[in-house]
Amino acid sequence: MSKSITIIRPDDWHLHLRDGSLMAAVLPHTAKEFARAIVMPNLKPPVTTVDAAFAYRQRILEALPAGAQFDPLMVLYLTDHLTAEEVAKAKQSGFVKAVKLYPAGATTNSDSGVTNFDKVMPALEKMAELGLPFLVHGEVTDPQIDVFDREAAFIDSVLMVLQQRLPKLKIVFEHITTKQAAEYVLKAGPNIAATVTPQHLLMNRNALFTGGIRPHHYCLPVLKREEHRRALLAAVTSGSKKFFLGTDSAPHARHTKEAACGCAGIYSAHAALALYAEAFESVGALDLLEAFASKNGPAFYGLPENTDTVTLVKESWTVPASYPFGEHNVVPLRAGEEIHWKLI
Ligand SMILES: NC(=O)N[C@@H](CC(=O)O)C(=O)O
Ligand SMILES: [Zn+2]
Ligand SMILES: [Zn+2]
Repeated sequence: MSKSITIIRPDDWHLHLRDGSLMAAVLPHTAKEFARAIVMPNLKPPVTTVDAAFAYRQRILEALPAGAQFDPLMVLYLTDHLTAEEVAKAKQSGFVKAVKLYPAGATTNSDSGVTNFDKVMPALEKMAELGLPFLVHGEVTDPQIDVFDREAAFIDSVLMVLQQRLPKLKIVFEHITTKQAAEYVLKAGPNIAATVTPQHLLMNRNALFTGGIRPHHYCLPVLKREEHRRALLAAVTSGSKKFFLGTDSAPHARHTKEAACGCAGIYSAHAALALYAEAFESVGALDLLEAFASKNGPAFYGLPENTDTVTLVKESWTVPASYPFGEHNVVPLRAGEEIHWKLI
């Protein structure tokens, strides 16, 4: 009999589902593995109001495969115009679970992001008061700052300032990629947590250039040096409850990545849990996967853990070269390669 591991059904605390036929193409992958997901609001135009989040949530529910049990947790995209009243309405709604910061211009569809924190203080104060988490894409946008240093710079220039101004605000430092971020989160109070993607646990920046330029390994924040990958693995297997699963699965049509100016984002929803299992197994810490995938996230968001389980078996399978993606296709992480864990 092959080796297997059974854990409480996990949730994905950072996911891009896109919309329309693109969403319909990728949603089944996530709904098969996860009970819930924090659905990122960086659509075009972004999801900035509770009403827009409600409508987007309905579209997701309608696109679910028959019989799927999946609860999309919605997020408002923070713009300079978000009011304290809209924050209160979000909390009241029950289905909006967070507000997301995209520093203007930092990543895919972030043009409407925040330009000045003074403008959004009333909204942030209301979030701190109501316990509505603030999710941050933690990179500075100053083009003078080296792209590999933008996350570390964000800690000093934004995160520390935010924490000083709003010590009670719950913050999730999304998709952390550096030892500086891991250390910051470990040392901070209980209201600061972080998500970690499979790619940042499995690859370092060499993967961007293996034998030539690899657009399907390009995401933001960009992959870092090996020492950072190791620090992230150490953090997620440290026993700390501050780190939880967030794939940042971010599908882009193949032709928009294999281009002169390719989009940032890695698609991992087809094999998310198997990829995390591989990372945890690589350091002999499979027993810690359940807390990271299924317990720490709900605890931080104040939600119950899921009541059913999933099982992964040690069984190799070959990832398809691509998956359909609306009228296009998307190249998944490990396309054409073997993965050694499989969700049954
Ligand atoms: N991670 C990425 O590289 N891309 C994400 C946006 C994001 O999470 O920053 C996307 O929406 O494509
Ligand atoms: Zn991001
Ligand atoms: Zn993302």
